[in-house]
Amino acid sequence: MDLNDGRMRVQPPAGATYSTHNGLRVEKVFERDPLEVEVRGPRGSGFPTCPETAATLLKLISQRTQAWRQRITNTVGTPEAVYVIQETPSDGMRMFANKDLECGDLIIQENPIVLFPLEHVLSSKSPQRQLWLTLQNALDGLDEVARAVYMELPNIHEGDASELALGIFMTNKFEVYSTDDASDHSDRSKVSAAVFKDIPRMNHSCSPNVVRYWCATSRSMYVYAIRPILEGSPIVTAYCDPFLPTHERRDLLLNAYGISCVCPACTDSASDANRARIQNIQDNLAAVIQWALTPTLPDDLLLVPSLELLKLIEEEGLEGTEYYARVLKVLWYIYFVLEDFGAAGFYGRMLRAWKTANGVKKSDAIKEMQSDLELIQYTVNRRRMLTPRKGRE
Ligand SMILES: C[S@@+](CC[C@H](N)C(=O)[O-])C[C@H]1O[C@@H](n2cnc3c(N)ncnc32)[C@H](O)[C@@H]1O
Repeated sequence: MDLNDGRMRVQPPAGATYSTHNGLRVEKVFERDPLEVEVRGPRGSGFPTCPETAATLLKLISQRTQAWRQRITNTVGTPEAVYVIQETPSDGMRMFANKDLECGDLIIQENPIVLFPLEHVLSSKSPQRQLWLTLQNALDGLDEVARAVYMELPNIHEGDASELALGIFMTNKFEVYSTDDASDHSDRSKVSAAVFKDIPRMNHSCSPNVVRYWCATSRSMYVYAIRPILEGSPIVTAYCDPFLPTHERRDLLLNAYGISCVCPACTDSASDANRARIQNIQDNLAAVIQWALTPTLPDDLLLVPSLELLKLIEEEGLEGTEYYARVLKVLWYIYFVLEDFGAAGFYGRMLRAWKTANGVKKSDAIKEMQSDLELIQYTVNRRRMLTPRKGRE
């Protein structure tokens, strides 16, 4: 442990016993891993030089009481914090926005408490047993605090106490890739399982307001807002592919998570058809270029259907999908060609925010958009040459 100006880094020593010390309060949480907090003690407590203070804090953590959890919740919910985790009357713990968020805002970057490749599990003759063994092994390597955090995550699977850790795993795990090389991402043997501390507190929605991006190099999950989220609104992610038909999503969510989803997409009978239409949106700028280079075609020929598609995606709450980026790009392009630079800038900024949220590096996003702009500029110039000047004849 290291003590410094009211902040301390806590690494619990194995098997330590702690004395109590009254009147301590956790003021702020600065870092989660390792836990770094600001503690205030009463006058005469010897803080910050008294190691007992840290010991007491560790005791508070290890007690894992509801009060401690609430304390963490409250401290994370300082005015600067992006999210809070709160107990709800009907849905357990949930993550909420602690301030208004815009598309592209980072909500959380978190390293997993547990991370292991699934390769041996998937290739094993008895995958369930192999999973249990691998998980036990991973949990054995955790320190007391991390283990306590893991065991506090919810479990919706039935079973005896020996199956609790496995139930928690099944309820909260995310599948991630063990490599950042996208060409490997169709290879199931490159899939790992990760369990996080705060990220699982996001409930499910088939119209998620965030996108998750896993970086294998830094072993961290990033969660970004993908549309505006008002302060106090739930932060929700998709536990399954939102393009699966409603009945398949319903079965999957019920079996794997015990969720009877009542989100608007699951209750709207038109949603499946809408989603199938969205999935048909192609990444094809050829039609836009052809339109741009045929100035006799109406200005709004592609604009109107593109705006309709954008609205449809927003109504379905699927801004996180690649189809949204495709439509944003087309609109950016069309407005440039029509020389409406205000609207072009608006959709260009949205596209840039979408790229940020989906893990595209800032320098790569700029490069990609610059090369698009060159093509747009070329098209605009050609169109000008093809457009008869007014009053020429
Ligand atoms: C990963 S946890 C999510 C956080 C959880 N609410 C908690 O208390 O920590 C998954 C569990 O949360 C609940 N849950 C998540 N999304 C839900 C939803 N859309 N409707 C109802 N329950 C949901 C289900 O019990 C599910 O098994």
